[in-house]
Amino acid sequence: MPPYNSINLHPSSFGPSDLSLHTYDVIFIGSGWPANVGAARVTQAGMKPVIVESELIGGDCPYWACIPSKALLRPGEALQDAKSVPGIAITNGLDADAVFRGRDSWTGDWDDQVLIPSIGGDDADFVRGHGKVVGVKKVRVENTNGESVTLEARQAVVICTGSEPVIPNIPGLADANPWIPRQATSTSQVPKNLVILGAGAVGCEMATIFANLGGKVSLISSTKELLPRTDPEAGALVRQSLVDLGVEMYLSAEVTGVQRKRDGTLEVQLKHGSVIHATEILISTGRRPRVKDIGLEQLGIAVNGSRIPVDESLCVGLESGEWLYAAGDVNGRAMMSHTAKYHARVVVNAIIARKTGAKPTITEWGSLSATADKYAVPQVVFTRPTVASVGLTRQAAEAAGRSFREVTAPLKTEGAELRAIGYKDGWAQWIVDAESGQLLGATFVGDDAADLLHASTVAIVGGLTIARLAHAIPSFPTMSEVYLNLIEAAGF
Ligand SMILES: Cc1cc2nc3c(=O)[nH]c(=O)nc-3n(C[C@H](O)[C@H](O)[C@H](O)COP(=O)(O)OP(=O)(O)OC[C@H]3O[C@@H](n4cnc5c(N)ncnc54)[C@H](O)[C@@H]3O)c2cc1C
Ligand SMILES: NC(=O)c1ccc[n+]([C@@H]2O[C@H](COP(=O)([O-])OP(=O)(O)OC[C@H]3O[C@@H](n4cnc5c(N)ncnc54)[C@H](O)[C@@H]3O)[C@@H](O)[C@H]2O)c1
Repeated sequence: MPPYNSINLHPSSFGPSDLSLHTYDVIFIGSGWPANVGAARVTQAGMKPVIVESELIGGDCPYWACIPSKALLRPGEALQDAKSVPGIAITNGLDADAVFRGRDSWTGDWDDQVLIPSIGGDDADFVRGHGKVVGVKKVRVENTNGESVTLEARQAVVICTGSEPVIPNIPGLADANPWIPRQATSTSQVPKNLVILGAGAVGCEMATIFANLGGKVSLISSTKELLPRTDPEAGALVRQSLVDLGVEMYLSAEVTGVQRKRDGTLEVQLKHGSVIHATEILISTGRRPRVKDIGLEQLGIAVNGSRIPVDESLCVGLESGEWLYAAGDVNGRAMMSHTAKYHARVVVNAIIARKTGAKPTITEWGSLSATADKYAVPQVVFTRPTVASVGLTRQAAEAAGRSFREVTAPLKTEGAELRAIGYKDGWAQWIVDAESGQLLGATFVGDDAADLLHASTVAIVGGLTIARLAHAIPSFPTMSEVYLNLIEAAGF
């Protein structure tokens, strides 16, 4: 695939003048998961949706985020799996060109015509252009040719404009033409020397990808440990495995300057005088909701630190009524694809409940409330070992002043060891409410740990105590016996 700059982000189909309708039941601004799932549910409820998109239809996930990054991670994981069982002869390592071609097929070569038939259900209309709320239930759409249309919603407008990377203000960085995740997920070249700034989910997954593909990677973090949203035990296990892959670590580090030299190479200066020489620098220092120029100021909506203020049904309270919603990354509650899908369900339930003009009661864990955002957001970071977590970590429980008990156990079970000779042990953790014994959080760090998570998510959402979980018998010999390890470590 050609480099990022040659991808056509503004195809000519679905122009404003191609629309035959100008009034819809629900208008979605942004075509990622909230619109994709939401429009299909709107159609199922007998209403007509339209999806407005300024770039490729489908949002970031299929072209620049989850899908290409996981497609690039999977071959390295499969290779390690194959190496860890007897009877499979491995003659070669990864073929980078073939790995990139495999990724290209997942993104449809960044041609959204491939994905459009699977987006928004059977009856959604699409229009390309920048969408902006210009009045009560009114959205103006203008494309890059200056063509425009004003749409009206009978029921609701859903803002789902996603998020954008945060670029730190470091001297020389902007002029050095840094990569953001878009360049990293769409490249077909392995940089000889890649510096990654920021060691959250993006930084650690990208370090894994490019080190697996044979690049020299330096990972710089301002924090003491990788993956600071989890407890340090998780980050330490990922750090050790990245070091084993040859990644150079710079922790508690500060970049003071970046310079792109005449020969195209980079110099990255650190606070205490050392300089890293690189061919590219990837910025993975977090994301913020994309709220600029979408009409919020005109509606008098005070955006708090770039978060749109929403209630538990994800509705923005306005004097003109309850017709404006914010779903997915843009509301800043939990920036992941699966939460964006969850938001879509809640929002459309709320739109249907308010359709008759009724004022529905919103109750915790009811169908009109995104309650899981508060208690049970799952996340899997697809490094090796995988880090799968849900609910509270120890650090988060301490910060929230909770009275809790921490239970930890090895991840090793016969099931795990049967999957891989010499299965490298990981770490499992439960955070349990000290009084009620209810599960508040869980973290699993280990190879193939991703699918262990959902049982803990269900337990947290269901308010299960670990005394009751002691009766949930995991099958032998599966990796789920890590639950037995935890139950026994908890004294049951
Ligand atoms: C490298 C990377 C890997 C990731 N991996 C995972 C993962 O494995 N699992 C996971 O759950 N999450 C992952 N995420 C996070 C995930 O990508 C986001 O949470 C998800 O894409 C959010 O969906 P969204 O629809 O809210 O926003 P987006 O996907 O950003 O979609 C918003 C859309 O709105 C459009 N838009 C913006 N403004 C306007 C406007 N004014 N008018 C019209 N259109 C507009 C944008 O062009 C975009 O297409 C990853 C993120 C990154 C960066
Ligand atoms: N597998 C997944 O679910 C997955 C994968 C990738 C991204 N995502 C989501 O995408 C979003 C963005 O991910 P991300 O990793 O960019 O953000 P993040 O906020 O998770 O991590 C950014 C890291 O950069 C560090 N940092 C900030 N400024 C820095 C600086 N100047 N120098 C060095 N380090 C600095 C922060 O301390 C933090 O650890 C997150 O919401 C994440 O959950 C999810």
